[in-house]
Amino acid sequence: MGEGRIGVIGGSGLYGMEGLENIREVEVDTPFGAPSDAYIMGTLQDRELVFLPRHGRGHRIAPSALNYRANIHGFKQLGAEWILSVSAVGSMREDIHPGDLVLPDQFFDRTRGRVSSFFDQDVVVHVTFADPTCAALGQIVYEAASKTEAAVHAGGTYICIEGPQFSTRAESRIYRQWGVDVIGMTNLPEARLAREAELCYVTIAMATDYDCWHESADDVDVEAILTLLHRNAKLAQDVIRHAVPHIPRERSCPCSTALQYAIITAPEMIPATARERFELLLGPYLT
Ligand SMILES: CSC[C@H]1O[C@H](OP(=O)(O)O)[C@H](O)[C@@H]1O
Ligand SMILES: Nc1ncnc2[nH]cnc12
Repeated sequence: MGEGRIGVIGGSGLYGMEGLENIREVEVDTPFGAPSDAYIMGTLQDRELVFLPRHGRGHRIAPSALNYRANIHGFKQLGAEWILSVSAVGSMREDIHPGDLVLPDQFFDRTRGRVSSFFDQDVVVHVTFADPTCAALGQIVYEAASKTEAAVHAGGTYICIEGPQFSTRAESRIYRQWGVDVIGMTNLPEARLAREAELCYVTIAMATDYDCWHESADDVDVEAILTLLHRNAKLAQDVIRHAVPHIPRERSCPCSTALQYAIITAPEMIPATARERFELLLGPYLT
Protein backbone atom coordinates (compact mmCIF):
# COMPACT_ATOMS: atom_id res chain seq x y z
CA MET A 1 0.00 0.00 0.00
CA GLY A 2 1.41 3.39 -0.98
CA GLU A 3 1.04 6.69 0.77
CA GLY A 4 -1.57 8.16 -1.58
CA ARG A 5 0.59 11.07 -2.64
CA ILE A 6 -0.04 12.96 -5.84
CA GLY A 7 2.87 13.54 -8.20
CA VAL A 8 2.99 16.50 -10.56
CA ILE A 9 5.48 16.74 -13.42
CA GLY A 10 5.95 20.29 -14.63
CA GLY A 11 6.79 20.60 -18.31
CA SER A 12 7.97 23.52 -20.42
CA GLY A 13 6.91 26.72 -18.67
CA LEU A 14 5.88 25.11 -15.37
CA TYR A 15 8.80 24.93 -12.96
CA GLY A 16 6.98 25.28 -9.63
CA MET A 17 3.61 24.85 -7.97
CA GLU A 18 2.03 27.80 -6.20
CA GLY A 19 -0.04 27.44 -3.05
CA LEU A 20 1.86 24.50 -1.54
CA GLU A 21 2.20 24.54 2.24
CA ASN A 22 4.80 22.87 4.47
CA ILE A 23 7.21 22.89 1.56
CA ARG A 24 10.39 20.84 1.66
CA GLU A 25 12.91 20.03 -1.01
CA VAL A 26 13.96 16.38 -1.24
CA GLU A 27 16.99 15.05 -3.13
CA VAL A 28 16.45 11.48 -4.27
CA ASP A 29 18.96 8.91 -5.44
CA THR A 30 17.78 5.94 -7.51
CA PRO A 31 19.29 2.68 -8.86
CA PHE A 32 18.87 4.29 -12.30
CA GLY A 33 20.76 7.52 -11.66
CA ALA A 34 19.73 11.04 -10.73
CA PRO A 35 16.33 12.64 -11.35
CA SER A 36 16.09 16.00 -13.16
CA ASP A 37 16.14 18.01 -9.92
CA ALA A 38 15.20 17.88 -6.25
CA TYR A 39 11.51 17.07 -5.71
CA ILE A 40 9.39 19.73 -4.05
CA MET A 41 7.03 18.23 -1.49
CA GLY A 42 4.20 20.04 0.24
CA THR A 43 0.52 19.92 1.05
CA LEU A 44 -2.33 21.22 -1.07
CA GLN A 45 -5.82 21.04 0.38
CA ASP A 46 -4.70 18.42 2.92
CA ARG A 47 -3.12 16.17 0.30
CA GLU A 48 0.58 15.50 -0.01
CA LEU A 49 1.90 16.65 -3.37
CA VAL A 50 5.26 15.85 -4.96
CA PHE A 51 6.41 18.19 -7.73
CA LEU A 52 9.27 17.74 -10.20
CA PRO A 53 10.16 20.09 -13.07
CA ARG A 54 10.75 17.59 -15.88
CA HIS A 55 13.59 19.53 -17.50
CA GLY A 56 15.04 20.70 -14.16
CA ARG A 57 14.85 24.22 -12.79
CA GLY A 58 16.03 26.60 -15.47
CA HIS A 59 15.04 24.06 -18.18
CA ARG A 60 18.52 22.49 -18.47
CA ILE A 61 17.80 18.98 -19.81
CA ALA A 62 16.62 18.20 -23.36
CA PRO A 63 13.88 15.60 -24.01
CA SER A 64 16.36 12.99 -25.34
CA ALA A 65 18.69 13.46 -22.37
CA LEU A 66 16.10 13.21 -19.60
CA ASN A 67 16.54 10.34 -17.16
CA TYR A 68 12.90 9.28 -17.29
CA ARG A 69 13.58 6.18 -15.21
CA ALA A 70 15.12 8.14 -12.36
CA ASN A 71 12.29 10.69 -12.44
CA ILE A 72 9.55 8.05 -12.17
CA HIS A 73 11.47 5.92 -9.66
CA GLY A 74 11.89 9.03 -7.51
CA PHE A 75 8.13 9.60 -7.47
CA LYS A 76 7.60 5.98 -6.47
CA GLN A 77 10.16 6.27 -3.67
CA LEU A 78 8.38 9.35 -2.35
CA GLY A 79 5.04 7.53 -2.17
CA ALA A 80 3.35 9.10 -5.19
CA GLU A 81 0.63 6.90 -6.68
CA TRP A 82 -0.91 9.33 -9.16
CA ILE A 83 1.01 11.39 -11.68
CA LEU A 84 -0.37 14.48 -13.36
CA SER A 85 1.98 15.30 -16.20
CA VAL A 86 1.78 18.83 -17.54
CA SER A 87 3.11 19.33 -21.07
CA ALA A 88 3.25 21.81 -23.89
CA VAL A 89 2.08 20.28 -27.17
CA GLY A 90 1.55 21.32 -30.75
CA SER A 91 -1.97 20.98 -32.11
CA MET A 92 -2.41 18.72 -35.10
CA ARG A 93 -6.10 19.56 -35.52
CA GLU A 94 -7.75 22.78 -36.63
CA ASP A 95 -10.29 22.62 -33.78
CA ILE A 96 -7.64 22.29 -31.06
CA HIS A 97 -6.68 25.92 -30.68
CA PRO A 98 -3.55 27.25 -28.97
CA GLY A 99 -4.61 27.75 -25.34
CA ASP A 100 -6.89 24.67 -25.32
CA LEU A 101 -6.36 21.78 -22.92
CA VAL A 102 -6.12 18.25 -24.27
CA LEU A 103 -6.19 15.04 -22.21
CA PRO A 104 -4.62 12.46 -24.54
CA ASP A 105 -5.43 8.81 -23.90
CA GLN A 106 -3.17 7.29 -26.56
CA PHE A 107 0.45 7.72 -27.60
CA PHE A 108 2.36 7.00 -30.79
CA ASP A 109 6.11 6.51 -30.70
CA ARG A 110 8.43 8.44 -33.00
CA THR A 111 11.38 8.49 -30.60
CA ARG A 112 14.62 6.62 -31.25
CA GLY A 113 16.26 4.41 -28.68
CA ARG A 114 15.04 6.10 -25.52
CA VAL A 115 15.42 4.04 -22.39
CA SER A 116 11.78 3.39 -21.57
CA SER A 117 11.80 0.32 -19.32
CA PHE A 118 13.15 -0.32 -15.85
CA PHE A 119 13.58 -3.99 -16.66
CA ASP A 120 16.66 -3.97 -18.85
CA GLN A 121 18.58 -6.85 -17.26
CA ASP A 122 18.02 -10.09 -15.33
CA VAL A 123 14.21 -9.81 -15.21
CA VAL A 124 11.83 -9.77 -18.19
CA VAL A 125 8.55 -7.93 -17.66
CA HIS A 126 5.79 -7.25 -20.20
CA VAL A 127 3.08 -4.92 -18.89
CA THR A 128 -0.23 -4.38 -20.66
CA PHE A 129 -0.19 -0.96 -22.28
CA ALA A 130 -3.19 -0.90 -24.63
CA ASP A 131 -4.63 1.98 -22.62
CA PRO A 132 -1.56 3.91 -21.52
CA THR A 133 -3.27 6.45 -19.28
CA CYS A 134 -5.39 5.89 -16.17
CA ALA A 135 -9.08 6.19 -17.10
CA ALA A 136 -10.16 6.88 -13.51
CA LEU A 137 -7.66 9.71 -13.06
CA GLY A 138 -8.44 10.97 -16.57
CA GLN A 139 -12.11 11.41 -15.67
CA ILE A 140 -11.22 13.37 -12.52
CA VAL A 141 -8.87 15.61 -14.49
CA TYR A 142 -11.48 16.10 -17.22
CA GLU A 143 -14.02 17.31 -14.67
CA ALA A 144 -11.41 19.56 -13.08
CA ALA A 145 -10.34 21.01 -16.42
CA SER A 146 -13.97 21.67 -17.33
CA LYS A 147 -14.19 24.02 -14.34
CA THR A 148 -11.60 26.34 -15.90
CA GLU A 149 -12.19 28.88 -18.65
CA ALA A 150 -10.24 26.80 -21.20
CA ALA A 151 -11.76 24.59 -23.89
CA VAL A 152 -11.05 20.95 -23.01
CA HIS A 153 -10.64 18.03 -25.42
CA ALA A 154 -11.10 14.62 -23.79
CA GLY A 155 -8.99 11.89 -25.36
CA GLY A 156 -6.71 11.98 -28.35
CA THR A 157 -3.39 10.66 -29.59
CA TYR A 158 -0.10 12.29 -28.59
CA ILE A 159 2.69 11.60 -31.03
CA CYS A 160 6.01 11.65 -29.23
CA ILE A 161 8.88 12.76 -31.48
CA GLU A 162 12.56 12.57 -30.66
CA GLY A 163 13.35 16.26 -31.07
CA PRO A 164 14.90 18.50 -30.01
CA GLN A 165 14.18 19.99 -33.43
CA PHE A 166 10.56 20.59 -34.29
CA SER A 167 9.18 18.55 -37.20
CA THR A 168 9.62 19.25 -40.88
CA ARG A 169 6.52 20.29 -42.78
CA ALA A 170 6.44 16.90 -44.54
CA GLU A 171 6.56 15.08 -41.20
CA SER A 172 3.88 17.31 -39.74
CA ARG A 173 1.55 16.71 -42.68
CA ILE A 174 2.11 12.95 -42.57
CA TYR A 175 1.47 12.82 -38.81
CA ARG A 176 -1.84 14.54 -39.49
CA GLN A 177 -2.71 11.87 -42.05
CA TRP A 178 -1.95 9.27 -39.38
CA GLY A 179 -4.74 10.85 -37.34
CA VAL A 180 -2.78 12.11 -34.35
CA ASP A 181 -4.18 15.00 -32.31
CA VAL A 182 -1.18 16.58 -30.56
CA ILE A 183 2.59 16.45 -30.80
CA GLY A 184 5.26 16.62 -28.10
CA MET A 185 8.65 15.19 -27.15
CA THR A 186 8.39 13.81 -23.63
CA ASN A 187 5.30 11.96 -22.47
CA LEU A 188 5.55 8.45 -23.89
CA PRO A 189 8.62 7.24 -21.95
CA GLU A 190 7.04 8.63 -18.78
CA ALA A 191 3.75 6.84 -19.39
CA ARG A 192 5.55 3.53 -20.04
CA LEU A 193 7.64 3.81 -16.90
CA ALA A 194 4.71 4.94 -14.78
CA ARG A 195 2.85 1.79 -15.85
CA GLU A 196 5.87 -0.37 -14.95
CA ALA A 197 5.98 1.36 -11.58
CA GLU A 198 2.22 0.77 -11.13
CA LEU A 199 1.54 4.51 -10.96
CA CYS A 200 -1.55 6.12 -12.49
CA TYR A 201 -0.53 8.55 -15.23
CA VAL A 202 -2.44 11.28 -17.01
CA THR A 203 -1.20 13.99 -19.36
CA ILE A 204 -2.55 17.52 -19.08
CA ALA A 205 -1.50 18.84 -22.46
CA MET A 206 -1.63 22.51 -23.23
CA ALA A 207 -1.77 23.30 -26.93
CA THR A 208 0.68 26.07 -27.67
CA ASP A 209 0.93 26.14 -31.47
CA TYR A 210 -0.14 24.52 -34.76
CA ASP A 211 3.26 22.96 -35.34
CA CYS A 212 4.06 23.80 -38.99
CA TRP A 213 1.23 22.21 -40.98
CA HIS A 214 -1.22 25.10 -40.71
CA GLU A 215 -1.44 27.30 -43.78
CA SER A 216 -2.20 30.57 -42.02
CA ALA A 217 -0.62 30.16 -38.55
CA ASP A 218 3.09 30.87 -38.01
CA ASP A 219 5.47 27.92 -37.87
CA VAL A 220 6.14 26.83 -34.30
CA ASP A 221 9.02 28.41 -32.41
CA VAL A 222 10.08 28.48 -28.76
CA GLU A 223 9.24 32.15 -28.30
CA ALA A 224 5.58 31.63 -29.21
CA ILE A 225 5.33 28.52 -27.01
CA LEU A 226 6.82 30.21 -23.97
CA THR A 227 4.72 33.35 -24.34
CA LEU A 228 1.57 31.26 -24.26
CA LEU A 229 2.81 28.98 -21.52
CA HIS A 230 3.81 31.75 -19.16
CA ARG A 231 0.36 33.22 -19.65
CA ASN A 232 -1.21 29.81 -19.04
CA ALA A 233 0.95 28.21 -16.33
CA LYS A 234 -1.77 29.29 -13.90
CA LEU A 235 -4.32 27.31 -15.92
CA ALA A 236 -2.46 24.04 -15.44
CA GLN A 237 -2.21 24.74 -11.71
CA ASP A 238 -5.94 25.55 -11.56
CA VAL A 239 -6.73 22.17 -13.12
CA ILE A 240 -4.55 20.46 -10.52
CA ARG A 241 -6.16 22.42 -7.67
CA HIS A 242 -9.64 21.42 -8.87
CA ALA A 243 -8.59 17.78 -9.33
CA VAL A 244 -6.77 17.18 -6.04
CA PRO A 245 -9.80 16.94 -3.70
CA HIS A 246 -11.37 14.30 -5.98
CA ILE A 247 -8.38 12.00 -6.23
CA PRO A 248 -9.11 9.05 -3.97
CA ARG A 249 -6.65 7.97 -1.29
CA GLU A 250 -7.02 4.30 -2.25
CA ARG A 251 -6.83 2.98 -5.80
CA SER A 252 -8.92 0.29 -7.48
CA CYS A 253 -7.81 0.83 -11.11
CA PRO A 254 -5.73 -1.74 -13.03
CA CYS A 255 -2.66 0.56 -12.98
CA SER A 256 -2.14 -0.30 -9.31
CA THR A 257 -1.57 -4.00 -10.10
CA ALA A 258 0.04 -3.72 -13.54
CA LEU A 259 2.90 -6.06 -12.63
CA GLN A 260 0.75 -8.82 -11.16
CA TYR A 261 0.85 -11.04 -14.27
CA ALA A 262 3.64 -9.27 -16.16
CA ILE A 263 6.81 -10.88 -14.77
CA ILE A 264 7.79 -13.81 -16.99
CA THR A 265 11.21 -14.69 -15.58
CA ALA A 266 11.30 -17.73 -13.31
CA PRO A 267 11.69 -16.36 -9.77
CA GLU A 268 14.50 -18.80 -8.92
CA MET A 269 16.51 -17.39 -11.87
CA ILE A 270 16.43 -13.81 -10.59
CA PRO A 271 19.79 -12.99 -9.00
CA ALA A 272 20.09 -11.18 -5.67
CA THR A 273 21.55 -8.10 -7.40
CA ALA A 274 18.41 -7.77 -9.51
CA ARG A 275 16.16 -8.32 -6.52
CA GLU A 276 17.94 -5.40 -4.90
CA ARG A 277 17.84 -3.15 -7.99
CA PHE A 278 14.13 -3.78 -8.54
CA GLU A 279 13.09 -4.08 -4.89
CA LEU A 280 10.81 -1.05 -4.89
CA LEU A 281 9.01 -2.17 -8.06
CA LEU A 282 8.96 -5.95 -7.81
CA GLY A 283 9.31 -6.51 -4.05
CA PRO A 284 5.65 -7.41 -3.46
CA TYR A 285 5.76 -9.99 -6.26
CA LEU A 286 9.06 -11.70 -5.47
CA THR A 287 8.54 -12.82 -1.90
C1 LIG B 1 9.62 24.45 -25.36
S1 LIG B 1 9.14 23.79 -26.87
C2 LIG B 1 9.41 22.03 -26.96
C3 LIG B 1 9.36 21.32 -25.65
O1 LIG B 1 8.08 21.60 -25.04
C4 LIG B 1 7.51 20.37 -24.66
O2 LIG B 1 8.04 20.08 -23.39
P1 LIG B 1 7.22 19.39 -22.20
O3 LIG B 1 6.62 18.14 -22.77
O4 LIG B 1 8.23 19.11 -21.15
O5 LIG B 1 6.18 20.39 -21.77
C5 LIG B 1 8.01 19.41 -25.73
O6 LIG B 1 7.83 18.05 -25.35
C6 LIG B 1 9.44 19.82 -25.87
O7 LIG B 1 10.24 19.22 -24.89
N1 LIG C 1 4.92 21.66 -32.27
C1 LIG C 1 5.51 20.99 -31.29
N2 LIG C 1 6.26 19.89 -31.56
C2 LIG C 1 6.85 19.20 -30.55
N3 LIG C 1 6.76 19.55 -29.26
C3 LIG C 1 6.03 20.63 -28.96
N4 LIG C 1 5.75 21.21 -27.77
C4 LIG C 1 4.97 22.27 -28.00
N5 LIG C 1 4.74 22.41 -29.32
C5 LIG C 1 5.39 21.39 -29.94
